[in-house]
Amino acid sequence: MTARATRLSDLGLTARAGRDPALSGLTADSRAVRAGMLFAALPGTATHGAHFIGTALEQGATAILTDAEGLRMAADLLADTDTAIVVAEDPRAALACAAALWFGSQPETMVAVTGTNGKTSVATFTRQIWSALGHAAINIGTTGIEGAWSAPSSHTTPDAITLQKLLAAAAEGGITHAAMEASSHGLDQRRLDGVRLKVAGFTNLTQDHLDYHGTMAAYLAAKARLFTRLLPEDGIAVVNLDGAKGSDMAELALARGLRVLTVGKGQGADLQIAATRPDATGQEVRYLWQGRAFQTRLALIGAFQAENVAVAAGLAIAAGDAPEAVLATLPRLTGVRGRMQLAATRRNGAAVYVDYAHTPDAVETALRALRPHVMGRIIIVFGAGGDRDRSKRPLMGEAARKHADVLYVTDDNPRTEDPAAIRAAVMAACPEANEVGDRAEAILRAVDALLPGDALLIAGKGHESGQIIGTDVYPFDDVEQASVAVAALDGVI
Ligand SMILES: CC(=O)N[C@H]1[C@@H](OP(=O)(O)OP(=O)(O)OC[C@H]2O[C@@H](n3ccc(=O)[nH]c3=O)[C@H](O)[C@@H]2O)O[C@H](CO)[C@@H](O)[C@@H]1O[C@H](C)C(=O)N[C@@H](C)C(=O)N[C@H](CCC(=O)O)C(=O)O
Ligand SMILES: Nc1ncnc2c1ncn2[C@@H]1O[C@H](COP(=O)(O)OP(=O)(O)OP(=O)(O)O)[C@@H](O)[C@H]1O
Ligand SMILES: N[C@H](CCC[C@H](N)C(=O)O)C(=O)O
Repeated sequence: MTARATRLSDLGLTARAGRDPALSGLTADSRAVRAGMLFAALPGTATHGAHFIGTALEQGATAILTDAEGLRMAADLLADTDTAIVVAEDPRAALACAAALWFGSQPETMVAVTGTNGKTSVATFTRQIWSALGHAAINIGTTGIEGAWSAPSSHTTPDAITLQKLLAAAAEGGITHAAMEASSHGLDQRRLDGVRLKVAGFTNLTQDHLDYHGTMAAYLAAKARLFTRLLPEDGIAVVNLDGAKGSDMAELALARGLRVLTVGKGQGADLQIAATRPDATGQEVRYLWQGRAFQTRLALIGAFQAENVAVAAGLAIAAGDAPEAVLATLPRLTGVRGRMQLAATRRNGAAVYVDYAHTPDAVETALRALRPHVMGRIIIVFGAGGDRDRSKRPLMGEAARKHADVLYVTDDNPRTEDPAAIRAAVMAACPEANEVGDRAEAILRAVDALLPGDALLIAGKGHESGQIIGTDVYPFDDVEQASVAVAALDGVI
């Protein structure tokens, strides 16, 4: 990648004592420092990057970006050095903006979506709409980079340097449109600062990630930061009024001087979901765009997907495509990997779905969404991830108890926690559930229990291709396990 800006001052950074060295690169990881680089010593959740300033200097860093705390921590090392020192109140924001200048280009039309649930679906649908309209488009998020380009991503919202490098490569490769997911961690850690967004979308806000944010108010504040990424004169917020906290977000966006495009079932919405009729393979939906009706078929299971499609259509319209053209693409939308994905069907007709529901609201939403498509019982296989919000576990158990008929509690990604303790926390709210720690065995037993007319929802891991136990990742794929179980029991694939 050719850097366009090479001096510190070209990146909007001002060092002490007027130093302005030419730079060979940027990094926030001391282990990646090479001669001539800027090392951003950032405050983190586990440690402060300032602990590694000594290593960075030894490896030839010519500039250090940090905060007042970092400067204090490394005062001795920095007292007597030629290294340029930049002290910023918010060094993560400064790094993100510097990275944008360093890499220099981004797709012309960029939108981002935030919310507890639905981000991947919305970003994927937005990209599919754009592709159907002939734009060179990608989506960036939990399922990686998809569309005209594809690559894996370790995070839902990549760190600022990775993100800006990726956006520049995309723009240079001819990508004109990008829809990205903005996670609350990403927003809190300023990973998107420096991204030039035209439109921002909001799906809903319910409980998750309290291990990181502490309170729902702090979680909401992190999500709301997305709207500060838009310019009041021409930025547009697309808000699902039916999503939890939707009207609060719409008010907040209006108060920031943004234009707001609303979607929802209510009559006041710009893009209204006027009626839906679910069937075995999808749903008929009547959308109204500013009062004008568009009848469409979605090959997607779940009422929530009609909402996500509305947000995606709203993003595409707000980003500049004609509403009629956007709405005409909707029958071409295909499902999102691991989101209410039909994974297998038993010989007796019972269907097995894989879904990424890993919050209390998503478990409830997914089960309720399935109900109109199922004549018999709904069986669920689920668990909760380790090293994540502990308080959501009984709430997930409660949602499953209320909305499913037969429950199997199993392991998700236990990570470094005791899997049995995680299962116990879930089962505190659904003691009658079957407990089967081994996920493959739980899936096999649940598939075996399916009678004609029943459906099985395997929740929590969606598209994931591994199970994290301790710090190791073992190959595991719910869709594959569903097929294996059906094949083992019915003798077919
Ligand atoms: C809690 C969290 O989000 N942590 C992220 C954060 O790490 P951190 O800054 O807190 O790291 P730290 O260990 O305290 O280190 C502080 C600083 O010292 C530096 N360091 C550290 C060690 C060393 O030897 N040298 C060195 O320079 C680090 O690079 C860092 O800059 O910044 C890192 C670099 O960008 C991320 O990789 C890391 O993601 C961790 C691995 C993670 O699991 N994050 C998840 C929770 C996350 O971000 N998830 C969201 C999706 C959530 C959702 O909505 O579902 C996502 O966007 O993916
Ligand atoms: N609009 C919605 N309202 C409630 N639940 C939803 C909605 N959209 C999706 N879900 C549920 O959330 C799960 C995850 O969906 P999706 O991946 O689109 O969300 P996400 O916000 O990207 O999640 P993550 O960032 O954790 O990957 C789905 O499998 C479904 O169970
Ligand atoms: N981005 C989410 C994904 C959770 C998926 C679930 N399978 C789990 O491991 O908890 C997180 O990191 O919290």
